[in-house]
Amino acid sequence: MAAPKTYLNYVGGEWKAVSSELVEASINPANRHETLGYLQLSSVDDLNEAIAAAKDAKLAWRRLSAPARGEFLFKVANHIERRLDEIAEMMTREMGKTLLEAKGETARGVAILRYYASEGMRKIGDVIPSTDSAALMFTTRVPLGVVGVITPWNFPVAIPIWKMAPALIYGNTVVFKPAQETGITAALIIECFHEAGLPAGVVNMITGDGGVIGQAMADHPDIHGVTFTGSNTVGKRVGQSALARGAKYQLEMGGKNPVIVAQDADLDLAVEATISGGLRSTGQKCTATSRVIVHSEVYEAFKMKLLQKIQVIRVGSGLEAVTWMGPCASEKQFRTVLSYIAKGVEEGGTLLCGGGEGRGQGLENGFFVEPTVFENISSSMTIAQEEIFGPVLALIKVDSLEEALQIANDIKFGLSASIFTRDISTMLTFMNEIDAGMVRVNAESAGVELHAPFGGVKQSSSGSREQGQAAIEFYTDIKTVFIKS
Ligand SMILES: NC(=O)C1=CN([C@@H]2O[C@H](COP(=O)(O)OP(=O)(O)OC[C@H]3O[C@@H](n4cnc5c(N)ncnc54)[C@H](OP(=O)(O)O)[C@@H]3O)[C@@H](O)[C@H]2O)C=CC1
Ligand SMILES: O=C(O)CCC(=O)C(=O)O
Repeated sequence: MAAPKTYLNYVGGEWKAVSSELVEASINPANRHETLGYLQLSSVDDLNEAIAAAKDAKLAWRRLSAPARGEFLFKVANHIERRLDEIAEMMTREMGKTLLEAKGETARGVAILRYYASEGMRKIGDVIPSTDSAALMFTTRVPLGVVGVITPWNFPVAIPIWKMAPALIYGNTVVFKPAQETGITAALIIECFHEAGLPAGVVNMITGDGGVIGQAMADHPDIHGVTFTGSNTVGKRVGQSALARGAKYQLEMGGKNPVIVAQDADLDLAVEATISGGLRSTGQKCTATSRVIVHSEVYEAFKMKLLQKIQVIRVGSGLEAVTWMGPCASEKQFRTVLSYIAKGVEEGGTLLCGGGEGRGQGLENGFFVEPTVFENISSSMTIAQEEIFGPVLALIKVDSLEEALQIANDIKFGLSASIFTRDISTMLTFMNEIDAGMVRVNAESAGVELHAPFGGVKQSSSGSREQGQAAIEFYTDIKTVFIKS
């Protein structure tokens, strides 16, 4: 086998080594002894070079017509599609999700690129009747300039693309700082941008420590907008730094998403959706189900069905076809999840299944956690309040819809929420009263459609929306034009 290579930064259309020569190994979370490659630990000087390249490229890029920019995005999509298996396999090796999920995510990246490529042909303004009959008044949209893109490791293809594609189609240039955890997958995506022949400097990528590179990006005067997905703590810091210098920012952060199982729910459907929403990707989605609020009349029946199905989940390397759930993405994440489980027990929760490291043949060298279900959880407990980002479900028993909604809303987050019921009035009450940006009825809490607005309320988001046509709001400024002959 070839020795693991060092993945370089991409600056001004070229692959660049950092002067410090500092690198960090990227390892396989299913087998900590497998090194996949090395990522550079860039300095602020390296970042400044990338920002300068993006700044130099921005005038020519914004002067291109939007359909012409779209042609580049179509080409990038074709290159990713051609390399889909390779990219998906690296994603699975680098962060652990199953190959099936990784392929699905990479295909979603292709679809997002094609969607925004086509957005380049859609209208970007309105004609507004002026009070002056001899004038023409209308709105148009202009790019922000250079956009800083800071992304997490849980969707290493879809999230960077759903930020970069709208940034580019609306005429911005990009400096991209991927999560160090999934820097190789990010580099493969950037190779596809390179292969598509984007003009030099339009897209740039810098790897390195988030506290250094991400923070410097948020502080840099030539970054006109910062888009971030990740933890609440870091997101708030990024937002404050951008706000302090008058730059635009967009934050997508945590979730603590509830599913409510009403007494008239289709229990089999609710169980399937709870498992898929809570445990797919090892629970590492901001939209993952983590609180399962069940009506007392169906609580025992739901619990038995849930436990039966969870018992047969196969945990293992995401590369193996029989695996349903892979490892946590990193040792840090693995330790965080185990410490939340310990906290749940310490605070009086009852473990119904799981609760420990995944054991068995082939699991000894990876960051595996058993699928875990707690009961006797009250809303004030830590595991009912904080984002765990792991395969852990907390069952909470309630006696009414009112109580379910009160518990579901008793949280600082508000990203996604779902309910299982057959009753239209229960659906409507839920839709109106739940604190969530993504409201789902008889469907799991995770799952996002690329052409619909995505985002949360409360501390899950900075209030803006990503994806679909909503993305134009962040990546452009409106100009109101008044023309008189
Ligand atoms: N909403 C979501 O989708 C996600 C939520 N999370 C939550 O966050 C927890 C911790 O995960 P973690 O990976 O540490 O998330 P972070 O918020 O630390 O990382 C997200 C991104 O921000 C970068 N970053 C880190 N520190 C800074 C900083 N000071 N300024 C600017 N950018 C920075 C990271 O870089 P680097 O990789 O170099 O650290 C990464 O690119 C998880 O357990 C989960 O609860 C995590 C990922 C996604
Ligand atoms: O549910 C999804 O597919 C997207 C989730 C997401 O955006 C995230 O976890 O960051």
